[in-house]
This record gives sequence, C-alpha cells and structure tokens, in this order.
Amino acid sequence: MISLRQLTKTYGRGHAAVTVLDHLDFEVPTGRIAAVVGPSGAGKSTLAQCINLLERPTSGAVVVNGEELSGLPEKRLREARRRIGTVFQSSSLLSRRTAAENIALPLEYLGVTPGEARARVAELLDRVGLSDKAGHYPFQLSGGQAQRVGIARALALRPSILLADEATSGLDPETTRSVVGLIRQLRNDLDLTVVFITHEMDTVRQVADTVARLDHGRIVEQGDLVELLTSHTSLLGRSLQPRRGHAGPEAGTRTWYVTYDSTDVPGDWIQRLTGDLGAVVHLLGASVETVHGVNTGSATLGIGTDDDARVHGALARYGLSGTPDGGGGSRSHQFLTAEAVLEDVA
Ligand SMILES: Nc1ncnc2c1ncn2[C@@H]1O[C@H](COP(=O)(O)OP(=O)(O)OP(=O)(O)O)[C@@H](O)[C@H]1O
Repeated sequence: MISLRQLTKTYGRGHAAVTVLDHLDFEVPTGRIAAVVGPSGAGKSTLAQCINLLERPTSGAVVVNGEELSGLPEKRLREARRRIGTVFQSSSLLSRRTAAENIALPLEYLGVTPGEARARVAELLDRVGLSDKAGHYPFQLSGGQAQRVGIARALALRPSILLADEATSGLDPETTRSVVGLIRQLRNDLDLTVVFITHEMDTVRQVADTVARLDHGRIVEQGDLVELLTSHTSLLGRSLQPRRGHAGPEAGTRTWYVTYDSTDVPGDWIQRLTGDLGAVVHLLGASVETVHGVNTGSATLGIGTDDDARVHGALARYGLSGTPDGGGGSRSHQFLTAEAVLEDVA
C-alpha cells in the first residue's frame, strides 16, 4: 500500500514560492492500479517525483507498507527507493547497453553477483515476453519493446510499488493496449501496487481500478473506475468517456444525450425504448465498451416526441440518463472533451 499524507511541495522561497502540491492526501491499497489524471500544470510530474523520492516533499509523508520513507536520511532513502520501481515516458534506456544490460543496471548498482544478475535478468525478460531480445540494443527495439525493457528494469529490485509516469504516452493504440495488458498481468502475478500517471483517458479506461483527478496540487475527485463511468453526475466520469462526433437530427426529432448510468443496461435498450415511447428513436452516435466486465458508454439519439418527462422515465427504466439538446442542460450534460471538462472544473 502507498499512502501520501498531507503531501506538500513548494518550489522557491518568499515571494517567488510556488506551491505545486498542496496538502495532498492519497491512498492506493496493495494490488490496486490507481490512475492519476489532471490538466497540464496540475502537478502530475511533481507528484511522480515525490512518490519515487527523487524530490523531497516540503512537508507531509510518503508511506509505503506502513513505513514513512520521505523523512529518511540520505543513505536509507537510497535503500527505500528500491521499493518503488518507476517506468518513464520514453523508456530512457542507455543506448550503448543491450536490453539485458539495461535491465541489469539496478542489480549492478546493488552489487549483486554476475551469476545472480544473469538469472534475474533472464527471469525478467521472460516476464515481459522479450527473452529473444536480450542482446538487442535500444535502437533495434520497437517503442513497445523498449517500454517492456523499461518495465523489466523497474522491477529488477522487486519493488512493491510500480510508478508509471506517462509510460504509454507516444505509443500507438495497439502498443499501448499491449503494454497496459502487461502491467495488469504483472500486478496480478506480483501483487504490485500501481500508480499510473497519464493524460490519456482511453488508457485510463483500460488500465485503472480507480481514478483520481489532480488539480491545483490536490486530489479533487476520485473513485472506482466503473462507478465513475456509470455516474452521470461525475465530471471526472464524463471526462473519461471516449470522444466522438454524431450525426445531425432529422426533422421531427429532438436530440438527446444519453449515458449508461447503471452497470446492467440491457443490450436491446434502444429497441425497448422505441416500444415504450411509441416514437421513432434514431441512433445518431454511440460509443459503448466493456470495462472490467461492465458495459459503459454514451449515445446521441434523435427522438420523435416532445414529452421529455416520458423520455426521462423510459431511459431511467433501463439504467440510462439523458438530457435533451437545449433542454436546460448545463454544459456538463453535453459530451465535452476530456480537456473541456477538466478546464470547466478548474
Ligand atoms: N523545479 C521547479 N521549480 C519551479 N516550479 C516548478 C518546478 N517543477 C515544476 N514546477 C511548476 O509546478 C507546476 C506543476 O508542474 P508539473 O510538471 O508537476 O505539472 P504536470 O501536471 O506534470 O504538467 P504537464 O501535464 O504539462 O506535464 C507548474 O506550474 C510548473 O511550472
């Protein structure tokens, strides 16, 4: 488990002082993957550096499995860092070392014997599916393979916490999916606690158990991923929904923005809604996906009735909530982009 207690980081002094993390409280139980999202400048990188103890917090505590690491003297801090493995954005491999030699680096610093290091590196290469790339140099690896080597290196010293700082940023969607799958697999196998810092909402939906939104140096909203995705009142949940466009309405219909507001929306809800309302229901756009076994998503409909109360009632019957276009819905009821929602709240 990792626990951040009243974590504060201030750069500079006096009039020039900037408080980037402001008495932030955050906890990730053992074996869970917590995504941290937030707008540019919210303090995500600073948070990552305080978690892996590359930066000392100005005040507050970083506690791992009950032990406060942030207050340790320098020598013990070096040892404490071993409990937190970090994967960075560009895997930051040394170009003159092979994949195996890069993974061995933390073991060499620790003074592990060459024989032990070889065995551990072979095991780690196997875990990340790259046993056949041991002798390859970084320029001979794809972006996804390099990131896998970075993950293996982060795990070399058997940390209990894995910190991923924009670890999939810059990777294509297919490679991201495979790296995310690996992280979830490693979490399962090694009971890792994972803090996954990212600005990519699509990745959050694939990787996270829980999501926290950082803003102005504090966690301002957090929750279980599926609960957030099925809550029409959560701005964070809305910002997690995929972005999409939709077709224009046909004459005689009104546009409705509909979200899955329950974990058991029936698959044939559009058909049932049409029957209930006795009116046309045109599908103008939709994005539905299964997240951790639950169907979540949103749709834009053109509905051929002006009886809003009946539409609200019918939607609620199937675990959906909706807002008609121009029907007094606030901006937050429309499908905003992730950035717009995050800025809206800022
Ligand atoms: N060493 C430093 N000295 C002074 N200010 C800093 C320092 N590092 C970061 N900051 C300031 O802290 C704030 C948060 O920066 P940080 O890089 O943590 O945000 P971020 O959420 O990671 O942003 P992005 O998504 O754009 O990378 C910014 O206003 C930045 O200028």
